[in-house]
Amino acid sequence: MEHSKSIKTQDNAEPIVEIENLLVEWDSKPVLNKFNLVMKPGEKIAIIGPSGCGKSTTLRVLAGLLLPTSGNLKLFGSTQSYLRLDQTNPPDVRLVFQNPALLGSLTVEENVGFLLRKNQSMSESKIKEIVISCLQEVGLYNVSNKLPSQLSGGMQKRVSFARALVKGSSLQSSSMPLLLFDEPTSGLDPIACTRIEDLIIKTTNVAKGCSIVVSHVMSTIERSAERVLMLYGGKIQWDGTIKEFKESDNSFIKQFRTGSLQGPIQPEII
Ligand SMILES: Nc1ncnc2c1ncn2[C@@H]1O[C@H](COP(=O)(O)OP(=O)(O)OP(=O)(O)O)[C@@H](O)[C@H]1O
Repeated sequence: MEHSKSIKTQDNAEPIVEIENLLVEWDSKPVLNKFNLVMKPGEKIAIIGPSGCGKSTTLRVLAGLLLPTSGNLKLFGSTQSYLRLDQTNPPDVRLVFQNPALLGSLTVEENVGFLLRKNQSMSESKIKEIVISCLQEVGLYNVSNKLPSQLSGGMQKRVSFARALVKGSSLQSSSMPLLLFDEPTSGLDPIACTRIEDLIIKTTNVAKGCSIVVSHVMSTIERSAERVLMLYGGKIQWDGTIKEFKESDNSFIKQFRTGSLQGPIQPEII
């Protein structure tokens, strides 16, 4: 297995993510099995793998939306045993969904400021100021009072990025949040893809975060990640730098890059 070494990665620092022997089952069938991962502060990771291999499941576990069947998960050094909603001092992990998942009855401003209003005793004017600056960071102006349904799909995506820039005070204070992007560019035209990739890079930099992007889109993988993980058969089959990914002769990586039907990745026989 090849191992990534990013220049900006803080090799000796405490890992942001430590996953040991994780098992996640759906209907008694393992989706993740003996899954291990260490992510250092500053890393930008892409998780790739065929449809149904468990990429979104991995993000859901990291986001605290799903508890594993067994195994150990540590985020920012704290063992995770509860769903995020049940945690009094949750870790700073921010998920940008494939679909923006905005609350339809709330305005853009209320959607982006949701965590601030829920968790903090902050003045309304301060909340509005933070929300407007986050919206401006992602190129949205004069949309605060609109409902999500009044925006285009692309604008709704931008709102979900602005939401990832807001930090709730109930989140464990960490100087480096973990941002999770689930198939952010799937189904977009190449130009819209470039815009969203720019946003992934910008959002991660503005939040001073590290990131995990799940994607099948080659430009998104190449632009947003420095380390690539290939997930298949419930575990990480390959782990390397983006440069190694582009050149590797590994059978999983070669098959993924070329889209060949020949190779170790085959349809599941039920
Ligand atoms: N709520 C659920 N109930 C039962 N099975 C589920 C559920 N969610 C996911 N699964 C199963 O877990 C497996 C992994 O799903 P997951 O969504 O993590 O895959 P993925 O790699 O993200 O796929 P894709 O690239 O198609 O989005 C699939 O076989 C899926 O059917």
